[in-house]
Amino acid sequence: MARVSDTFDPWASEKIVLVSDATAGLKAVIAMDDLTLGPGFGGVRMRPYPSAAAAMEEAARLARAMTYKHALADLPYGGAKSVIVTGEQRLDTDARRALFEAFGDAVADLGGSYIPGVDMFTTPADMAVIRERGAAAYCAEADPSPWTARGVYAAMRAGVQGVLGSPTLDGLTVAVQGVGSVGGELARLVAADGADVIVADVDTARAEQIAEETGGRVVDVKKIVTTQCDVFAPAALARVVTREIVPRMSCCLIAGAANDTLDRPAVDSDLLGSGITFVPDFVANGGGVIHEHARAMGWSDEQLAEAVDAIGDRVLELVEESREYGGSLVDAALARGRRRLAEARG
Ligand SMILES: NC(=O)c1ccc[n+]([C@@H]2O[C@H](COP(=O)([O-])OP(=O)(O)OC[C@H]3O[C@@H](n4cnc5c(N)ncnc54)[C@H](O)[C@@H]3O)[C@@H](O)[C@H]2O)c1
Repeated sequence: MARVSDTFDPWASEKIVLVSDATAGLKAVIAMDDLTLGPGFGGVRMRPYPSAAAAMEEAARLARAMTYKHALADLPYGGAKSVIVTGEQRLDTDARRALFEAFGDAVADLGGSYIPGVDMFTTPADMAVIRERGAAAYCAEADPSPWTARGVYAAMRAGVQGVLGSPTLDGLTVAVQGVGSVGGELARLVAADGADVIVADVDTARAEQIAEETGGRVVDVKKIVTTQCDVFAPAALARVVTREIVPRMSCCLIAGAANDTLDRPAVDSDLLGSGITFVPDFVANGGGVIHEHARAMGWSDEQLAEAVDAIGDRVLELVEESREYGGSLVDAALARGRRRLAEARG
C-alpha cells in the first residue's frame, strides 16, 4: 500500500484539490501538476490508501509524470491525475454510479481545467457518468493498448539503432515481462522484426500462448528481469528495476510500457554507470495518451499512426542529446520537457 515518503512536497503541484461527499462516500484527490501546456489530462485511479497524505502523494507524483509525458509527446495538455480512495469492499452498481456522479460534479466545478481518463480500476462506463454531469472526460471506447505497443516498439527500434547501430531487431533477443494487452502485442511486433522473444507472465497459459505465436520461449517470472537478453521490455508492473537488481541485468537497453519502471530516480544513474540505456517509460509508452487525444480530436488512423511512430524519432533525438550533454535519456527527456514548458510560458 502506498505510504508517504520523506521527500513528498505537496506544494510542488500547481493545484491539489481534495474532494469529499459523505452521501456518495467519495474521498478523492485531484492533482494538477503543471497546466502550462493546456488543461490537465490524466487518469482516475481507484484503490485504498492508508491516509489522505498517501493519496495526495500518489496523485501528485503521477501528475508530474503526466506533465512530462504530454510535453514529450507534443500534446496540448498539462499533467494531472486523480485518485479515489476506496475501502476494501467492492461497490455495487448503484453505489459506484453515485460515487462517479459526485466525482463528476467536482470535476465540472473545475471548469475544464481537469480532464479525467481511465486508469487502474476505473472504466469507460465511469467516464460516461462523469460526462453526464457536464464535465469533459476522455476515454475512447477503443482499447489504446495496440497503439501503446506500437509506440513502445518504435521507441525500442530507435533505442537499438541509437545504441547498437542496428536498423532492425533482427537477431537480437528481447525479453518481455508481462504479455497482457500491451506486452502480448509488443512480443508479436518484435518477433515479426526478427527478434528472438523471451516472455514471462504470472498467467502461465498466456505466456505459453504468446511464446508459441512468436516462436519464443517462456522463463520464470522471477528470472525475466535478469535473463540473458539484448533488450528488456517491462510491460507488467511498476518499479521492477531496483538498485539491487541492476548489477544482475544483462541487457544493454530497457524499453517498455510499464509506468514507473525505475524503483527510484537514483536507479537511472546506476543504469547509466552499468552501460544500460533506459528509454524513459513516459516517452516510450506515450502511444496511449496520443490515442486518447486522437480519438477525442477525430484524427484518422493514419494521423494517429504517424504521431505514435514519431516516438521513435524522439528517442533517436534523445540519444543524440544525451551524448552531446552527457547523462541519461531520462536527463535528456526531462531537459526537453522543461524547455517545452519554458517556451510555452514565453
Ligand atoms: N494499456 C495501455 O495502453 C498502457 C498505456 C501506458 C502504460 N501502460 C502500462 O503498461 C503495463 C501493461 O499494461 P497492459 O494494459 O498490458 O496491462 P494488462 O493487465 O493487460 O497486462 C499485464 C500483464 O502482466 C502480467 N503480470 C502481472 N504481474 C506480473 C508479474 N509479476 N510478472 C510477470 N507478469 C505479470 C499480467 O498477468 C498481465 O498479463 C502497465 O504497467 C500499464 O500501466 C499501459
